[in-house]
Amino acid sequence: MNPLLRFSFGASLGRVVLRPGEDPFALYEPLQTEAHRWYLAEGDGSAGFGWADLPLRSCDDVLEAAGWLRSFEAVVQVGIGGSALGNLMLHQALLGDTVNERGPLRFYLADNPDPAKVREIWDRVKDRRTALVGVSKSGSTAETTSQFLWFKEQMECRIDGPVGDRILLVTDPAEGVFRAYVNQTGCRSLPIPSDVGGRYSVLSPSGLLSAAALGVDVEALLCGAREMRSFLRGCSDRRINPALRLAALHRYHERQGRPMAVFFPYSSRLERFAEWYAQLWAESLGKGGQGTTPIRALGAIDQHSQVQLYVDGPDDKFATFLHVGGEEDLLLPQVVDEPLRGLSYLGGRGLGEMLSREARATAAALASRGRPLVWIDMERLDARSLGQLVYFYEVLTAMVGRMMDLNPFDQPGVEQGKRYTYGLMGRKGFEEHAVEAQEWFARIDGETLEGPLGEDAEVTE
Ligand SMILES: O=P(O)(O)OC[C@H]1O[C@H](O)[C@H](O)[C@@H](O)[C@@H]1O
Repeated sequence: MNPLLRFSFGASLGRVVLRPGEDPFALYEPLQTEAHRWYLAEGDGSAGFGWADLPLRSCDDVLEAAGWLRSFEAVVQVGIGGSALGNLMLHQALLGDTVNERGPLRFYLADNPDPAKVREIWDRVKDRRTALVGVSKSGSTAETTSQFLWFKEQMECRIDGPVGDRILLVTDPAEGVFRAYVNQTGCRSLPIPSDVGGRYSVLSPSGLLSAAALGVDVEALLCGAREMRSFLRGCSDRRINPALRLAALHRYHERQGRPMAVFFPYSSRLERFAEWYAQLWAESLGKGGQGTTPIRALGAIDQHSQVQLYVDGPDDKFATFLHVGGEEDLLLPQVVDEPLRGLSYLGGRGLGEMLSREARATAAALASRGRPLVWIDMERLDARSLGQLVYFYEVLTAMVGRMMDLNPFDQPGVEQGKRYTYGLMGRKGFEEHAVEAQEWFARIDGETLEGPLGEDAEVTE
C-alpha cells in the first residue's frame, strides 16, 4: 500500500439497506475491472488521456523558465479554470497564503475578468519589473485573452524595450491564438501537451511553472504522482486499489439517491485543493443528466456552517474526509485565570490536536446518523504527498467517468456558454450564437417586476 495516503472505507456504506448476501462492491465488479483495464490501456487511444503520463515527463524546461521568471520582481498570470485553479492549489498547499508577503517574487493570478480585480493587480505590479504569463490550453478563452491584451497594453505604455521580452505563454503546442502569437513574435513559451485537457493539466507546465518559480519542489511533486501512478497501475485487485474501491462507492451512492459529493479536508492549506477538485469532478462527470455535485467544505470551519445540514438534513451526500498529519502543533497554556477556569480542559493540549480530534468527532457524528463517508489519512502534506493526492483524484475521476459510460475529458455544456459569449462579444463566425443567446436571455428576462423593488409594492406588516 502507498506510504503517504491511507484510505479507510469502514463507515462508507452508511445506512443502506442491503438484501441478504448483497455486496455493493460486487455490484460494480465488472465495471471496476473494465475501468481499470481502460486506464491501463490509456483510454484505448481516445483523446484527452495525456494527463496519465505527465508524471513521467521531464520538467527541465519548466525549471529553466522558472529561473527566468525569478529574474523579475512580480509575475501576473492570466488564466482561468484549469489554467488557474491548479496553480492556486499548489501555492496554497505548499507555500501557504502568505507567499507574496515573503517575496522576493510576487505572484498575482488574474482569473476573473472583473475590472476592479484587474485594476487592483495592476496597481500592485505597475512599479515593479513584471513578467506577464498567459496560460490557456486552447489559447482562445475570452477571459484570459482579454486580460492578456489589457496587461500587455499597460506594460507597453510603461516600459522601455519590447514587451515580448517579458511575456511567456503556456499553451497548446500547435493551436490557438496564443500559439500564433508565440510563432509570430518568438516570445517564450511552454507546451501543454495536446492530449491534456485544462482541468487535468496541473502536472504539466500549466500548473508547474508558477509553482517552481515560487519555490515549490516540482520534482518531488512529480515523484509523488509517479509513485501513485505505479501503485494504481500495478494493483488490479479491486478490493485493494483505493481508486477502484472509491469509484464504486461514488457510483453506488449516486444510484442510492445521493447526488452530492462533499470534499471535507481538515487543513486550511487544502481549501483550494477542494476548488481544484470541484472543477475536475463537475466538468468531467456532469453529463447526460448524470453526475454528483461536488461540495467544497473545510474543517473545522464548516462544522459551524454546513455540518448541521450534513448530519440532520436529507441523506443525499457522500462525504470524503481528508485528515492531514505531521503538522507543527501549537501548545495551549495551562489555564490559571479564575474567570477562564471553564477552559481548563484545553490547557496543555495542542491546536492541531484539537483540529484532528474535531475531524474524528465530525466523521463520527455523521456515521452515527448513518451518513456515508470515506476517510483519507495523509501522513503529512508536502510536495510528494500532494503529488500522490492529485494523481489519485485524476485517476479516480476518470475511472468514475468510465464507469458512468461517459467521456470524462470533454465539457460540452461549458462550450455552449463560451460560444454564446463569443457571439455576444461580436466575434466573427459566432453571429448565430449571439442571436440564439439573446433569444434565450429574453425568455429569462421576460418576467421582471415593473419598477424598482418597493416603489409600486404595497407593504403590509
Ligand atoms: O485553458 P483554457 O483553454 O483557457 O481553458 C480554461 C477553461 O475553459 C473552459 O471553462 C473549460 O471548460 C475548462 O476546462 C478550462 O479549464
